[in-house]
Amino acid sequence: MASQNDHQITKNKNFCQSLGHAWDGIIDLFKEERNFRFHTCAAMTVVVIGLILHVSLEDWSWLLVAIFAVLVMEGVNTVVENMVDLEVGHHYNLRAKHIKDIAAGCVLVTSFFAAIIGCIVFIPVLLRLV
Ligand SMILES: Nc1ncnc2c1ncn2[C@@H]1O[C@H](COP(=O)(O)OP(=O)(O)OP(=O)(O)O)[C@@H](O)[C@H]1O
Repeated sequence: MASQNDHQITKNKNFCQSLGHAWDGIIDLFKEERNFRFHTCAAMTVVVIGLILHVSLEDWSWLLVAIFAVLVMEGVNTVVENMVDLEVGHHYNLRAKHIKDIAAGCVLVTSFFAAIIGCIVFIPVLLRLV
């Protein structure tokens, strides 16, 4: 596991070190980003519902694509926010606003995609049950 206090600025020495830093990144995302925690909870709920409703293998593929697309997009949004903050700090900047709003809009578009996939997968299964 990579330490957050080792002040490393050189390239990683091996795959395990790379993996450790990547894991630290996921932990940071989870600790610091409320939206990432929300999307993780939503993803786990979808997985539980999928297991209960015995959705098909093809449907699982679509659900997993939707889940990981949202989580990855949320991570990219966080990277963009951090890079903008690193550059402009706490000053109001119109370009910073555009960049952050567009990144947030991309998360929203991906979430719509995930919601549509959820409807396509779950509505027919639920209709068969009633
Ligand atoms: N430096 C800045 N200059 C101008 N507008 C800014 C700046 N920083 C943030 N904003 C505005 O405030 C909004 C929220 O800021 P930010 O994305 O940092 O917060 P957040 O709560 O982490 O957002 P999200 O809910 O998307 O994770 C941005 O979408 C943007 O409109």
